[in-house]
Amino acid sequence: MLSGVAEEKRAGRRQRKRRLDSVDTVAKPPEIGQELFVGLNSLRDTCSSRHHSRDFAFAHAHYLRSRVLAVGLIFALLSPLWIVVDALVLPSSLLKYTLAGRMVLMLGLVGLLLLALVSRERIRCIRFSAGMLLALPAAFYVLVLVMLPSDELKSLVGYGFIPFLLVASLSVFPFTLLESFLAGMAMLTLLMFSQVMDGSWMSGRGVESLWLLTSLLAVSLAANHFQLSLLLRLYRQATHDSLTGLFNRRALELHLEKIQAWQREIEGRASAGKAPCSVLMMDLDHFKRINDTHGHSVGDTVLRKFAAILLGQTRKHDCAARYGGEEFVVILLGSDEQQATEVAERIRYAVESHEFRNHERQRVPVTTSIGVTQLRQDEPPQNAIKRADEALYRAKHEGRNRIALAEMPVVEGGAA
Ligand SMILES: Nc1nc2c(ncn2[C@@H]2O[C@H](COP(=O)(O)OP(=O)(O)OP(=O)(O)O)[C@@H](O)[C@H]2O)c(=O)[nH]1
Repeated sequence: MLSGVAEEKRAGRRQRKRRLDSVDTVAKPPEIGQELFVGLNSLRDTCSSRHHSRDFAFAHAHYLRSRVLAVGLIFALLSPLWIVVDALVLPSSLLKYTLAGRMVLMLGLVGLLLLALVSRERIRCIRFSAGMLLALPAAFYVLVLVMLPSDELKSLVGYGFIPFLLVASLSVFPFTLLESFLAGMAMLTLLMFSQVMDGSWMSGRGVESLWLLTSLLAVSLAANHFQLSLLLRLYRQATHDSLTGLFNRRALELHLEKIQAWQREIEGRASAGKAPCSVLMMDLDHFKRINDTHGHSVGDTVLRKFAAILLGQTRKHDCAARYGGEEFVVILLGSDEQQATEVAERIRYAVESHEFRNHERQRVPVTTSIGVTQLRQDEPPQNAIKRADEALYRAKHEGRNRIALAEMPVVEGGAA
């Protein structure tokens, strides 16, 4: 009997996953970063962006863009000033080479600044402009090295610092360690190339320069690690509830808006039902009594365990949030009313049957009431929350430890 129920549950899960997969082919549903629950400070999260949620990727790109604009502006302003320094220091025979290169560099920098300005939500463009911001001065240096007659290279005062300047600039950006490492390797190659060109390759001075650049790269990598882990922590603090680790109310509301945008993208305004989304609003029954009888710390433990149950009963695409106090909201992406009621019943049962304990290891009976509704793509998300809350109120009124379905409003054209 038990295995039959388990098999039924597995089949249900497979079916829901298939529903999601079929809408996935049109556009990816908004995902909320459950993976950030673990190892915020770990190297895994700063090494590469593979484990970052899409939501964090946007926050990260936004931050990266502000750095690209600031550093791009500094480079674009310093570049013409360097022409003055060149005019004072370099022999006039060399000026024509550096001047032409500088013009190209300045044009490139202005182009990059414009690209970063218009790339508000385009993560790839922002990353591309960040990479090009480092690649352009490097390319300028290569160009000067290649174009200049080799006997004149020694007259290039300060140009040899370009790879060092670029490696130091890496620390300004919230790059992942992998990105910075690759950029650092490119700069090391550039330094070796310049040494081959000016004849200092494998000389004492050359080896010392390589060692210095490697050390600078190590410092920049450390700066990247701390910067990115701080960013991850700030993101988490702004979007998560500190007691339960679930998403907070603000993150939930933003997520609901994203879901609606996604629903509109894949459904079009006219059709309905291809990408259903259910909202469950739940509240622990007589929670004040638990606090008053067993103490606040037991109340906190109950809240944490309840959050763990919610995560255990939902999937990666779903979102569980603490709405406030002992009120929680779960968003079930791709689930219609019937599936949402099944999930709600599963949660209700899991809470009722879980053995919550107080400090004396005595059992603390805990139950939850749940209101269920559907999120419509053409309504303010707050309306769906309000409907779920009204249904929850009804569930409480009807005796608690139960589920109540909200009445869907009648929409124009007569369909609910
Ligand atoms: N331990 C703990 N208690 C909290 C927290 N946030 C809110 N509460 C308590 O949750 C209780 C909510 O009580 P009520 O709103 O009266 O609701 P209730 O006792 O659950 O009764 P019903 O909802 O009607 O079943 C209050 O006593 C709050 O102090 C928290 O973070 N930790």
